[in-house]
Amino acid sequence: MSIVIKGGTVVAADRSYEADVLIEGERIAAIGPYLSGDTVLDAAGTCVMPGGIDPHTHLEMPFMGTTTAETWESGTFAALSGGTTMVVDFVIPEGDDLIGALDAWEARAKRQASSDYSFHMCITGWSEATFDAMELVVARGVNSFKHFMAYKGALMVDDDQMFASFQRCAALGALPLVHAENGDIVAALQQKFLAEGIRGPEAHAYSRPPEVEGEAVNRAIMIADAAGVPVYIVHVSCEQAHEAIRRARQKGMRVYGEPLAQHLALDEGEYAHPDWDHAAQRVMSPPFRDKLHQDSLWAGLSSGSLQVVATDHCAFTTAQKRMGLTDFTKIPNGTGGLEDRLPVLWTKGVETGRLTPNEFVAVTSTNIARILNIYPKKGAIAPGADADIVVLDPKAGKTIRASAQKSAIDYNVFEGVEVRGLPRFTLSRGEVVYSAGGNATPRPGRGRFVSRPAFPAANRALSTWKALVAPRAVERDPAHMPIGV
Ligand SMILES: NC(=O)NCCC(=O)O
Ligand SMILES: [Zn+2]
Ligand SMILES: [Zn+2]
Repeated sequence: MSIVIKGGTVVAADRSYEADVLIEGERIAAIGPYLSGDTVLDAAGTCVMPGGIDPHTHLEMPFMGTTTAETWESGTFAALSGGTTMVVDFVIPEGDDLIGALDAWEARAKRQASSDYSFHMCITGWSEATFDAMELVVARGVNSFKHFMAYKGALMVDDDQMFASFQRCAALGALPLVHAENGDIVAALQQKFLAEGIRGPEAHAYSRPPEVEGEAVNRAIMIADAAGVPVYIVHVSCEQAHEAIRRARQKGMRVYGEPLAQHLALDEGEYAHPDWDHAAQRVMSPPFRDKLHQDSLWAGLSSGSLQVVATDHCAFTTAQKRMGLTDFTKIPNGTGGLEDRLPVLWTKGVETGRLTPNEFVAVTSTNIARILNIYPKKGAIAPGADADIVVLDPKAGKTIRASAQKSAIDYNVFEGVEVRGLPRFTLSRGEVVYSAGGNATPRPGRGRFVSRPAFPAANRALSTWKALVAPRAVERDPAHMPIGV
């Protein structure tokens, strides 16, 4: 059984061109004019793009005394209906049982996922067992490890733990990821605002100013440089963080930055909303910022100093958010966006001219496929690539409504936003899993784990350079040494 996507414009990260796309089985077989197949999908007027990859999700994650309400079943179906064909989720171990946690995440995903998926492993402490387990994790196809510089008393790691873990990443050919906020300062500021009686969601933003993020990004980059490893900064929300990344890249360092669709589209005014639920639903870390920070993030995406747009989809219900009704520090941190990332970014990015369609593909799919070492299996429209494709109709639009979403939660942070650029079809490994106007349903168990081998190239290049420029003892002729000391 073959499928041909006919009459569209193939939009890749590097160029756009008119062509049909022929799919045989799970892969792209050919691209060119006048192709035919058993089933024809009409793509006239659309952009035929690599399916979105969201590299930052938290499905069914235990966090802050509760568990995210988005299941693997609802989350991956929501992703597909929004044109995202693969998610990368964060495994949070209890203590140093990395393998036990990976098994648990894998079991949940395998049973429920409709889309393909992969994992990052979180490092939440440091021990010999963690050191040993990291090698096993990489052998299981997980080549990235996340470190939290925030969430003091819970997930946060210290600089020395992070340095040890980064060095281990360097040795294993793995990529460290960092949630960069100065957790000590955040904790102190939280106490200050509580003491002053500012207990609402607005204090969440007050306690996490941009400087707190900028400082931590600088520190993470310095630690990565000392360890001789590239580093990927998740949910970059402000100019201070972006500036640190930009500067490091100008110095030749391999530092990657990931803004979120929410930070690009929504601002800090959300926390001043008179309705407590509205404001609490938008509590996430780092918080939404002002328009100048948004401008910085957009500029980073178009100039290349930021590479990826994710969602950090971490969806709690309104009832869960109310755990922090009298104390903002107890509001579970996280927002949704998985289903809306592509149309929101198309509307706010491509339609406004901030991004070209090719840059859109780069930041929603191709760049992260490269960074995570799964390109061109994923992130490409090319013969031999997995047929993960979104046929995106730039003219199709809607108003985002929680009442119509596939996501399991009862609100949407983009409620009321008018978007265009909706999927006409989403294909996952050659199967149409969503079509506009069709009646797609979740396909639990259909999604497959995407193994990501270690990527020695960047790490080897770095360690070669580090060895070349390493401090060395100066060989001195004894004739030039003082006598008798
Ligand atoms: N971002 C957020 O507020 N929640 C999800 C966990 C994390 O990534 O920090
Ligand atoms: Zn984070
Ligand atoms: Zn996250």
